[in-house]
Amino acid sequence: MFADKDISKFNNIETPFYYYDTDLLQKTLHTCADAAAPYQFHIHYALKANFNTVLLNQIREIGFGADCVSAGEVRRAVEIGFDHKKIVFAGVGKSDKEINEALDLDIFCFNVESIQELAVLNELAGKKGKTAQVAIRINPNVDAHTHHNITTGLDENKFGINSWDLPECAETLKASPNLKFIGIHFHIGSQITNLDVYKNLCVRVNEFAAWFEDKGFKLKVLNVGGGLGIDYYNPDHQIPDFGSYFKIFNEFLTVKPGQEVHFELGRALVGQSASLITRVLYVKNGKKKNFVVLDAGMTELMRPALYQAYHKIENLSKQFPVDSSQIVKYDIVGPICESTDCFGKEVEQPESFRGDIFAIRSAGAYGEVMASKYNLRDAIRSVYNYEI
Ligand SMILES: Cc1ncc(COP(=O)(O)O)c(C=O)c1O
Ligand SMILES: N[C@@H](CCCC[NH3+])C(=O)O
Repeated sequence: MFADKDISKFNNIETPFYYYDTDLLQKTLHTCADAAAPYQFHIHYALKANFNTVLLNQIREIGFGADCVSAGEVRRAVEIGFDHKKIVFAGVGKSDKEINEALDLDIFCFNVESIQELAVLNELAGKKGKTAQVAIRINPNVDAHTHHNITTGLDENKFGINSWDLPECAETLKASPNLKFIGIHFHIGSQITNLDVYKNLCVRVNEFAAWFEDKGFKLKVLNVGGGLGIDYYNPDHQIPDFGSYFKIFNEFLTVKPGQEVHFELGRALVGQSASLITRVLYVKNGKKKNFVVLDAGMTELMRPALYQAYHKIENLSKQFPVDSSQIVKYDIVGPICESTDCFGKEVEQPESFRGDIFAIRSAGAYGEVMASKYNLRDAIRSVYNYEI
């Protein structure tokens, strides 16, 4: 993304801002689409990772569908022009208002997360004289081996319907005339880098599919969710290994004729395509610690404060290689009134000065969309590679 370390293009732009590399996004999308094509896998992009309209337009153009988790996301997907027959709506707490809106927009499928939600959806669809297509989100109790806070497929997590509730779920489906049951849905967590985890998921999906088929249900869709991770330590490697990822599902998932396999990728598609560009406001050299104070903080990129997530930090104003005598360890912090407003502790950087431009890399997913107004901060802006 910054191979030439040419920052002259950033010099006259007010910081902080998200810098989006849409060329890299294009490359990533094409790599993913090409890797999925031989298996005829369907990709629904998870808007929660980033609902920036410039990105969404590119994602729609490549032919992916949309995985949404609120009526706002469904509305955004429709506005962008995603085919409504490629829009799915998941979420553990869909309100009646949201369900009604999605019914009106004739989306492809509701990924239902509780038996009570099935009953509500059946009732609301009935009032409109509609039939809602549903997939049941099952909690498969598969460990995603990722950060505890972003694991979603264990018994202790709130997501999906637990296996012991499936008999009641099946009865409810049979007794719901306004629902058409089309498949099963899973999502075990995010930032998954150990691909073996997906083999375990496939085994569970096969078991659950067989269970439903034994009960006389036909499954058209096997939706295995998303979660494929990116390499935060080497953002220059940029494009995730979609080939190995899809190969696992091709090998380990039992797919019957006529069945579709759906994926809901978010981070893997957009994560490497943006950096948070920020300037050094102050450098504080203390006895115990040196601090670089940036003009971006947890209000612009929350992941380090929320999950102690690692993002590579680069001082773009310095030419590399830097003499080792000029390397200093800094705590790299933001301006927010919170001690957790820290992008990295004891980070080795070339000696840095007020005005230096820093890039916080791999910020395309769960970055801009998780920004907040805390401390009444100005809204973060976006800048695109083709503009500068
Ligand atoms: C149901 C569902 N699908 C898809 C995703 C996208 O996940 P990721 O960005 O890790 O691919 C998420 C978020 O974790 C999710 O909750
Ligand atoms: N927001 C998280 C991931 C959660 C994904 C949504 N279920 C992150 O920044 O990594």
